[in-house]
Amino acid sequence: MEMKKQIRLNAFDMNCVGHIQHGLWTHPRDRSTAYNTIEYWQNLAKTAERGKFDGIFLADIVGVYDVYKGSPAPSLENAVQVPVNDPLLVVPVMAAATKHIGFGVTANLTYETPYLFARRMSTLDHLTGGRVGWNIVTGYLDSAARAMGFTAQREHDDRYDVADEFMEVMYKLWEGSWESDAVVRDRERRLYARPDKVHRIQHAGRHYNVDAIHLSEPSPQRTPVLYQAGASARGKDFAASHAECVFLYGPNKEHTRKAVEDVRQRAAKLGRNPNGVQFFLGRAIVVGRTRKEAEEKYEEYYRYASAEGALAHFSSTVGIDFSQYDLDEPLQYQKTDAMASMLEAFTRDSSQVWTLRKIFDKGLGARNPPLVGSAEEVADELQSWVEETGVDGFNISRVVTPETLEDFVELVVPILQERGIYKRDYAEGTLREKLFGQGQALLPATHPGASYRRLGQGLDAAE
Ligand SMILES: Cc1cc2nc3c(=O)[nH]c(=O)nc-3n(C[C@H](O)[C@H](O)[C@H](O)COP(=O)(O)O)c2cc1C
Repeated sequence: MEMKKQIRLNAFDMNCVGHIQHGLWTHPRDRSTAYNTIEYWQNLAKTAERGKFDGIFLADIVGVYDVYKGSPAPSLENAVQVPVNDPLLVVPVMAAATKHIGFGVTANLTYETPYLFARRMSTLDHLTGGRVGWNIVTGYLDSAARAMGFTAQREHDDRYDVADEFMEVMYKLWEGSWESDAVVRDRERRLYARPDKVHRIQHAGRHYNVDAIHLSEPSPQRTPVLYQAGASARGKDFAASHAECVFLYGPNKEHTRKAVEDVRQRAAKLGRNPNGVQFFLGRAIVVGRTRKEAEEKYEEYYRYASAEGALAHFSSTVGIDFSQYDLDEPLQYQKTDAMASMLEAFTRDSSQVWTLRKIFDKGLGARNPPLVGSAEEVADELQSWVEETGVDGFNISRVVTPETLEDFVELVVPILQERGIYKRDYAEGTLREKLFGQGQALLPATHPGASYRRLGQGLDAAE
């Protein structure tokens, strides 16, 4: 019997109080204010692992949202992704409490040095036993640029050019510096690593110069599973080159289907396997035992949502101060250096005319309305998105935490399992193997990063 396509799930979170559904931290049952404790992260990871989630996906932002009203005040008042702690540091904390679940962690490369960042990710890959992924972002905030000594951020497409070069350096360090049989750990010969099998990478480029051996010995996956989340034309080219998983927001099925096809085609043109890229759609879900229960929950949550928080987030996301706008004014496309794809989705790429009121009306303090329904209805809807758009799964954002994740695990997961479209148990292996199959711990041969790998006499040579 042919196995049905398996839905992938990530719990979508961020090391902060207000993530996507703004204002919900004020809900009496919400525990997001405990984000700065170890228990918070371990409980989250354990709940997601109980639900056999593929991963915890952590967003991040460098800089504050200060475009709305020209001030960070609305963001601070509503905890709109500020305060925000470092996402990489909670990964080992969660890994310690779990065995299988993966971690897709966002890091903005613009303000990282390749040499040190490569080591941090290798360290995480070691500590998690090969369960780490990296969501490659380049940032979209001028406030971050100012914080880091620049007057403004680089122009939108230029950021991707820099990112391409950053990735080249990463591949050289992760794949090309240490041969797979460089580490012998031979006590008798007093030989830890063979110097002839550890190579100095020499990169002299437009933006980076690195002349070094990678500091970490090869980790289980070498290159972490690569996620990407930019959706403009240039962003899709970047995804087609590098991404193994793409995170996207689709305003509707048609838009999402096109985005998925587009990236797969671009990847195929570059000689990659188009199915070597998996797509995760961001969704918030409010589920109940019955539709009525879910709707009541939604109405109750709605009372705590913050419209101002949502506007502060959206203003900085697209780089326009919406405090100057009437809520019923049709949204117009304009070029900004922030998240181009987001504005395009609501203007140029939409057959519908959007206003701020329409965008935020049902969104629980966010720009996308949650999926609300009984467990059966939620399962139907998720299944239909997978079948009709080609996405592989979902990044499920928290609404009231941990309640909404617990509800999902308790009510929806068993139905998906019953339908044969969701795993009952984890496969063994690294995150890449769990996503793409046994024996695929490393980047596949058709991925550009693999071309930097130096074959040793050992494992790699057999692949
Ligand atoms: C679904 C989605 C999630 C994103 N998550 C993050 C994030 O966590 N941190 C970040 O700095 N940028 C994030 N971005 C921004 C992108 O990495 C990129 O900088 C931005 O979308 C502009 O590029 P684009 O116009 O190609 O989409 C996200 C973008 C999308 C579409």
